[in-house]
Amino acid sequence: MLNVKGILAGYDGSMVLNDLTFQAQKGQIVGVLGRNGVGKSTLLKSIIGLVPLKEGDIHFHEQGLKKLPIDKRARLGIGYVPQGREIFPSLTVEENILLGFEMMGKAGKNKKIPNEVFEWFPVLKEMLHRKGGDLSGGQQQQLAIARAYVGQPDILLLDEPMEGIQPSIVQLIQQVITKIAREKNIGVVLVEHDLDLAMETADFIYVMDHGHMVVEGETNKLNIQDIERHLVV
Ligand SMILES: Nc1ncnc2c1ncn2[C@@H]1O[C@H](COP(=O)(O)OP(=O)(O)OP(=O)(O)O)[C@@H](O)[C@H]1O
Repeated sequence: MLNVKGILAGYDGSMVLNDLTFQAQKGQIVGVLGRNGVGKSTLLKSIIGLVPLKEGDIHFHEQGLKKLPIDKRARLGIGYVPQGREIFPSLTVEENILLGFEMMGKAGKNKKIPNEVFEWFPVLKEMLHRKGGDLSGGQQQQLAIARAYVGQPDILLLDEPMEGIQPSIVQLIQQVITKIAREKNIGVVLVEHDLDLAMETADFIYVMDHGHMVVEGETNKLNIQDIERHLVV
């Protein structure tokens, strides 16, 4: 479904991604590991169109994305939850979630928040009319995932969704990610720097180093030492 092939991308002439190839399928959770600053967020930004490609291409549902602007990529079914969550603090929880429909080009259609969102994240129902800025970090992360989910993506790109969050909420987010993949058949790309969390959650793991993928394979078939040597600072 998502096919990233030989991409070169970065900032102001300094390339962060160098001949990087990567794939993700429907219903699959793909973990992307790598030490701080290796370029994991840049990879997600290049998929959604925030960072332009110098070389290579990205195909989604067989369509080349290289020349497509951000909004058109989202409309094709690419959902994105950035590292800082980027919720709107002065809008209510409900208004924040409803923005997910617009972000994926679903404005004007049926904008009812699906029930599963509140089953997965009961706190969002309790706090529906509170301001986004009143929520804790963990609650804001739930809100950001809910907002991306309501736009009905075929793939959801999550940038470190469990970073700095208390253990009980980490567990909840892991469970919801699994439900999104298994029950809704959505592909999930999970950028994560914590090896244990990535191994627990992902079906397939890629490890980035020197701008490209240096280890890849089904989670249960990987050798931990092969991964760890690319994570030590
Ligand atoms: N807007 C930018 N302009 C210039 N350089 C940038 C920009 N954003 C990121 N970089 C640099 O690109 C490199 C890759 O950054 P990126 O955020 O993609 O890494 P990461 O693996 O996601 O890191 P972390 O785990 O710390 O989030 C880093 O050296 C970073 O300093």
